[in-house]
Amino acid sequence: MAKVLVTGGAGYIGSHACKALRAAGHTPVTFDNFSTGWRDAVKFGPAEEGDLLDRARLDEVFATHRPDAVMHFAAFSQVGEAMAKPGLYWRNNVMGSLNLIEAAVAAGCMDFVFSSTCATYGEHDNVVLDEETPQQPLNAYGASKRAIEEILRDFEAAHGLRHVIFRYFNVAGADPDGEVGEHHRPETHLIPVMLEAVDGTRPGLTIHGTDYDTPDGTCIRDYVHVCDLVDAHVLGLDWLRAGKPSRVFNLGTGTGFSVRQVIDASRAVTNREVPHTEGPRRAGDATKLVSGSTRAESELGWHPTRSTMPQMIADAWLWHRTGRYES
Ligand SMILES: NC(=O)c1ccc[n+]([C@@H]2O[C@H](COP(=O)([O-])OP(=O)(O)OC[C@H]3O[C@@H](n4cnc5c(N)ncnc54)[C@H](O)[C@@H]3O)[C@@H](O)[C@H]2O)c1
Ligand SMILES: O=c1ccn([C@@H]2O[C@H](COP(=O)(O)OP(=O)(O)O[C@H]3O[C@H](CO)[C@@H](O)[C@H](O)[C@H]3O)[C@@H](O)[C@H]2O)c(=O)[nH]1
Repeated sequence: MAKVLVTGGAGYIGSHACKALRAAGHTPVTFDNFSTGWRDAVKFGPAEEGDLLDRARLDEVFATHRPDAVMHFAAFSQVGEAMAKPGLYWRNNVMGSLNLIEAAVAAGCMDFVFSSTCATYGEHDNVVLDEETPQQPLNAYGASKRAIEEILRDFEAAHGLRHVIFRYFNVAGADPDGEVGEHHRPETHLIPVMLEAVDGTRPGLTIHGTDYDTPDGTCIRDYVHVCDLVDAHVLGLDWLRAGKPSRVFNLGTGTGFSVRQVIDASRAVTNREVPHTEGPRRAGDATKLVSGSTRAESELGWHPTRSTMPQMIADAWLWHRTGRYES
């Protein structure tokens, strides 16, 4: 069983990863600066407060815990914010990751699992997005993640740092036990924003663009349940610990949903209307991002079980009504 340093363990996906690691018998050690994460979300192992930009603090944490592996979730990850503040994204994501990668190598911790994104692919007309698709990101967020992937390749060549890169599609849903869930402040992701509109926490949902070249004019995304996604990470850890080679895996279901289709699916789950208006496009958004790969299934043995749209909305809705972090 492994001790795993989980950066961003107080965030949405990292907290679910800690739960899955603990359930698989591993020990997750959260490293987080709580900039967008929550102390209340750290429930499955110890936490170390610290910033990726603070190399000395990272060295201290590696020396204290001597982790066997790193799972690196900590990042800023909003497309709209990245368009407005690219410096923030290059500094936090790329410089922070470089510090972490150097600290891991210095500590001899050579198994590294990284959260990348399908936003690294950018716009591709009628092309199936698999792991070999050229990466041409449309925004500083995707560009920062592509850069980190390149750093990992260089550090493997020079220092032997073995890595699994997961390129997530859109992550949704929540722990069905209601222990952890999605709580971004401010929230910008489609499904939680939509549920806030449903219960009146916000006046309504604005659809960002209705003139895309898609059947109903709205953007299409591939949504994957956070619990399925973190299960793949546990398999990725096993992969590295079994001595298998560095590898990139898309994590998506291969099914695309337009914004309007997500709204329609929500009505069936909540039995309520989604108050919404139609607005302009959001800068940096690609028209369609849908995975065309089954590599994670065939090579890792990943079997998503909760990634249907009604299940993801139902689990998000349960968390929305019953779960909240205070701090
Ligand atoms: N949510 C999605 O749909 C999605 C899709 C693709 C990729 N990702 C990637 O998954 C990862 C996790 O996303 P999330 O939705 O859980 O985000 P989140 O904001 O909930 O979690 C990120 C965590 O990282 C921490 N953090 C950020 N900068 C830090 C720093 N410099 N030092 C220490 N801690 C820091 C935050 O406090 C937070 O707890 C990110 O790398 C993101 O790019 C997310
Ligand atoms: O109020 C809203 C929020 C979103 N959308 C649309 O819904 C879709 C999904 O948007 P969102 O939930 O914000 O996710 P993305 O911008 O697709 O980005 C997410 O998914 C990416 C992978 O596709 C990750 O890399 C990012 O970290 C993660 O934020 C997009 O077309 C948005 O324009 C709206 O129309 N109105």
